[in-house]
Amino acid sequence: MSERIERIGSTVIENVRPQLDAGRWPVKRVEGESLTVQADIFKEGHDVLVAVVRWRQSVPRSQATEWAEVPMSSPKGNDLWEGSFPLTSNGRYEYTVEAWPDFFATWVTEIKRKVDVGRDVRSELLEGAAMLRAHAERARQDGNPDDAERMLKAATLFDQGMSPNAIAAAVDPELKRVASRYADRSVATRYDRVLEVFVDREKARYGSWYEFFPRSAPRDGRTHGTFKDAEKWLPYVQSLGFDVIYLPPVHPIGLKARKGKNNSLTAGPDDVGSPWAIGGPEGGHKAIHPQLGTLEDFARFVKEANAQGIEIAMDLAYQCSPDHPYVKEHPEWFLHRPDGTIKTAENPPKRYEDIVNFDWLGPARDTLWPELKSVVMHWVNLGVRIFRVDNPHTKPMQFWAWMIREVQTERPDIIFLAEAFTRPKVMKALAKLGFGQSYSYFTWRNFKAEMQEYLEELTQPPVSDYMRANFWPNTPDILPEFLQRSGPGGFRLRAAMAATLSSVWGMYCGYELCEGTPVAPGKEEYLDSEKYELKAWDLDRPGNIRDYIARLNGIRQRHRAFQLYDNLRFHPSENEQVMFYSKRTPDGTSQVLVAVSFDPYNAQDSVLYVPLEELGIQPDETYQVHELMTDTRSLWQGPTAQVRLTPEQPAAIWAIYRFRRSEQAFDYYE
Ligand SMILES: O=P(O)(O)O[C@H]1O[C@H](CO)[C@@H](O[C@H]2O[C@H](CO)[C@@H](O)[C@H](O)[C@H]2O)[C@H](O)[C@H]1O
Repeated sequence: MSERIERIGSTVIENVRPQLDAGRWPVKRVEGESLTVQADIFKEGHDVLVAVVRWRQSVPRSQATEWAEVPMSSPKGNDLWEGSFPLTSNGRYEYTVEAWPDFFATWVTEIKRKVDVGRDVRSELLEGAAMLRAHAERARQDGNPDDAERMLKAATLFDQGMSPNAIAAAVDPELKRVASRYADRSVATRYDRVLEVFVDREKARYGSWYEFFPRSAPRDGRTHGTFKDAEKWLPYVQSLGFDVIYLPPVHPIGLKARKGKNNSLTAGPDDVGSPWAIGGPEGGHKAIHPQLGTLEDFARFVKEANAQGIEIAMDLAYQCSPDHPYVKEHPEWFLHRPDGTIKTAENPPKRYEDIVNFDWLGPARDTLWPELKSVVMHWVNLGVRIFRVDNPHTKPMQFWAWMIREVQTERPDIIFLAEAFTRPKVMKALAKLGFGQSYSYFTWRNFKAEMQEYLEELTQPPVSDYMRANFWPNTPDILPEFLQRSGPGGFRLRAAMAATLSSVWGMYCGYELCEGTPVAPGKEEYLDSEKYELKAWDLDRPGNIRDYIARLNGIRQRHRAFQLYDNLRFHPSENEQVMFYSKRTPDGTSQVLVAVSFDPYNAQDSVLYVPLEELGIQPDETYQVHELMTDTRSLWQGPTAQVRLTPEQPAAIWAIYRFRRSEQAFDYYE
C-alpha cells in the first residue's frame, strides 16, 4: 500500500482548524486565551471514537513542555469534534489531533442493544473478557495495577457465562471509563501535520500608540531635542491615555543626498534631514544620533517610559544613507547598478533619493541577514520590545520569516508591526509570516458600507487568526484628504472610530491639535513636514481635542471589551451616515455599544437596532446604558434606540448594565 493511502488511517481526521496555509505559518493568539481546535473525525461502521488534541509549548525553550492531551468531543454527533487547550504563557505552541476507535466502548453499546431485545450474549461476553484482559495488561504496563485488577475481575465474571451480575458489569459506565483509558492506541490515526500557534503577550492585541519625533521635543522649532527633553513628554503622552510611544529612527542621519524642508532634494546647512536616512560618520543602525544623546540616555528614556506605564516602539528601517558605515565596510551588501554606483531606494511612486537598499538575496546574504538580526537584538538588550518595521513589503518575505522566527525563538515577547501600505495579499502574507500587527486601509475608508465590509473581513477568521490591524487616522506620511477638509469634527470622529473599532490604534503628534494643512492641494503630505525639520508644537493650541482623545483612551482602559480584537459586530442603523456596532467579552462581563457618525459637519439622527439577544437581554427587559463620552445614563427597553450625533460629539459609546435581582433589591452589573 502506498504511504499516501496508509496515512489516511482507519479513523479519518480531516479539516483540522485553525490552520494557516496548510500549516505553513502559526496562527496567532494572546496569552491567557485558549485555543479551540476543531476537526472532522469519522470511521467506517459504528465504532465509538475517541479523539484528543495533543499539544505542547515549544518556545521559549526554557519553558518547553512534554506533549499533553485534552479530550475532544462531538456534542452534535455530526462528526465535527472540538477540544481546547490553555495558552498560559507567551511563546510558541504545537498542536495536532489523534483519534482511535474504542472497541470496548463499542462492545458495551452493542451488548446493551442485544440484551434489550433478549438475545443470548454468551459469546459476546467471552469477546469482552478477552478485550478486558488486553486492556488490563496495558494498565499493568502503565503501572496501574488497581485498574488492571478491576478489569480482570469483570473478565472472570464474563467467562462464567450469562448472569444478571455479568450483564450488570458489562454495562457498568465506570468499567467502560476505566477500560477506555487503556484502549489500543496502536490503531490510532494521528493527523499528519503538527500545527503551530504563536502566543503573543497582550500588548500585541491591545495598545494605544502615540508617535512623536524626539528631536522636536523642546517645541521651539529651533533647538534639537534630546532624550532628556523627550522624557518631559512622558506625562503629556500619559495624560492622553497612550501606552506605547513610537519613535521614528533615532540614529545618525546621512549628509550625502540629505533632504531639505518639504522633501526638497537640496538641503541647507541647518536642515536636519529625514531620520529614515540612517547612518553617518557617527555610526549606523546601532548608534544614537549624537544630538539626541547617548545609548545610555536612550536606555534611560526607555526605562523611564516603562516606569510610567509606556512602552517604546522603535523604528526598524533596513536601509542606509550613502554615509552609513556599512556602505564602506560592506559594499557587497548593496545593490549596484551596472555602472558601479549603488541604487537608491523607492516605494513607487515615492522616491527616496537619500537612501540605498540592501541586496537582500545576493551572495552576501549569509553575513547580511545575521547582522540585521543583531540590530534588533542590540535594541532589545537596551529594553525595546516593540518594533515598527518600515516598508517591509519592499524586502523579501523569506528574510522576515527567518528574522522574526529567530528573534521570537529567543525572545517571544518581541512584537513587530508591519508598516506596509500595499496590495492586500502582500499585507496578509507579512502578517502570516510573523508580524504581530499590521497597518491597514482604515485611514482611507470614509463610508459606512466600505468600512463595515473591511472590518468584517479583518476581525473575523480566517484573517483575524493571523492579522491584527493597528488603526492610524494619520501618520507623518499621511494626512488623509478627509482630515484636510473636515475640521475638528472629522478629527474627533476618525479618532473615535480608530479607538473603538480596533483594539490597537495610534496617531501621530499634531492630530490632537487638528493639524490639517497639506503641502499642496491633492497631496497627503503635511506642509512643513516634521520628517524634514524640527517642529514648534504648541500642545495647548486653541481648538485642540486633547480631552476628547484622553476620554477615548480612558474608556478603552476601563472597558475590557475594547481590548479584544475579534469581538466586533455590526448592527443596523437607519441612517447611512451612522454606523452602529457592539463589542463584548466572551463572558459578557463587559459589553459596549458604539454609534459613530461619518459626517464631520452636521448633526445626524438615527434609529439603532440593539442586538438584544446577543447581549443576553430579554425583549421586555429594562436595562441601563451609560453613555461614556458625555457621562449620561438612561434606561432603555426594546430593540430600538434613538441617537443624535454632532461634530462635537460624533460618537456615542454606551456601557450596558443589566438589573439583577438580588435578595435585598435590584442591583446592576456591567
Ligand atoms: O514608503 P512608505 O510610505 O511606507 O514610508 C516609510 O518609509 C519611507 C522610507 O523609509 C519613509 O520616507 C521618509 O524617509 C525617506 C528616507 O530618508 C525619505 O526619502 C522620504 O522623503 C521620507 O518621507 C517614510 O517616512 C516611512 O514612513
